[in-house]
Amino acid sequence: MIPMIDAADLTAGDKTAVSDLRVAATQTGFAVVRNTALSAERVNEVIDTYRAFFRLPAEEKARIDMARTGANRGWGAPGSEQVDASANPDYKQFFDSGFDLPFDDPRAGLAVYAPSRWPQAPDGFREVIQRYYTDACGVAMGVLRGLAQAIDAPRDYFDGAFDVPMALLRGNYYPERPAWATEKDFGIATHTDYGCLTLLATDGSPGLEVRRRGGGWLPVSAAPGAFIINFGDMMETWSNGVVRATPHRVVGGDHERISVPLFFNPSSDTNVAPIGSGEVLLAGDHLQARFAETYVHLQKK
Ligand SMILES: O=C(O)CCC(=O)C(=O)O
Ligand SMILES: [Fe+2]
Repeated sequence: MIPMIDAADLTAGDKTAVSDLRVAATQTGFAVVRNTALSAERVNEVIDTYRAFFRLPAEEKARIDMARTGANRGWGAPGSEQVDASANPDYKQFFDSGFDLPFDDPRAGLAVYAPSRWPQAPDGFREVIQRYYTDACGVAMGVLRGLAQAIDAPRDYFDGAFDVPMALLRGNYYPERPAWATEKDFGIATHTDYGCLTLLATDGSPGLEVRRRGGGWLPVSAAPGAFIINFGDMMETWSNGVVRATPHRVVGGDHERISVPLFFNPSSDTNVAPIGSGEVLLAGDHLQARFAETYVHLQKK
C-alpha cells in the first residue's frame, strides 16, 4: 500500500501524517500527497502547456535541443536519456528547466545551474512553467520539513541547504508505446531518481510502476492535484540509507501520457556525505555525476 498524506496535516506536525511519511521514506519509498498549495487547475494548466509544446513539430523543438549543449536545459528528444545501462534509451521526450541564478552569482558557470532554454511557442509557456516551478519548490520544501520531523531531526534541518536549489522541473511526454518496442524499450526504464525528493504531478493516467521490496511491480497513479512523491539517491546517501531511493519505471501502453516531476535538490555546495561520517561529498558533484551517466549527450563515450 502507498501511504496517502495530507499536506496541511504534515505542516501542522500531525502525528499520523508524520508517521505515514516515515513509512514512505524508510519502507515503501513512495507516497501520495494531497491538499497542497497547488490546485488541480494549476496542474492541469501546466500539463496543457507542456502538451502544446510537445505537439510542436520536431524541427521547432530542436531549436532548443539540449543535445547541442553541455548541460540539460531545453528539449530532450526521444532516445536522449538512458537511465538503465542494460536497457535501450527511453522512447519518451521531455523538457527540462532549472533554477534561475542571479546573473552575478559565482556559481553561474556550473552546468547544474545552467540557464533554462525557453521555446518561442506556445504563448505564455515560460510564465506558466516558471510560476509552477516556484510554487512546486515551496510544496517540496514543506514535504522535506515533514521528512526531517519523520526522521527525528529538527523540522528546519534541511531549510538552509535548499536556498539555491538545483531543482529541475521536467515535463515528460510518453506517446503510445511504439509498435517497434522490444523488452529493452521503455517510456522510462527502471531507475532511481538522482536527487533528494521528487514531487510528481501526472495527467492522472496510469503508467508508473514502483518496484516492491519483495519483488514485482506496483502501479501508482494520482489525479491532478495530488502528487506522487519519492526519494532519490542523494537523500539515501545523505541519510545514511535511512531514507530509501526506490526503483520505478514506465513501460507505456495504449495511450499518451504526460507527467511533471520536480526533482528537488539542494544547493550545489551542500555536503551530502552520510551524516556523521566526517566525509565530504558535494551535492553538485553527486548530481552532475548522475547526469553524466544518464543523458546520452553527456555520456562519456
Ligand atoms: O512518468 C512518471 O510517472 C515517472 C517519471 C519518472 O520516473 C522520472 O521522470 O524520473
Ligand atoms: Fe523517476
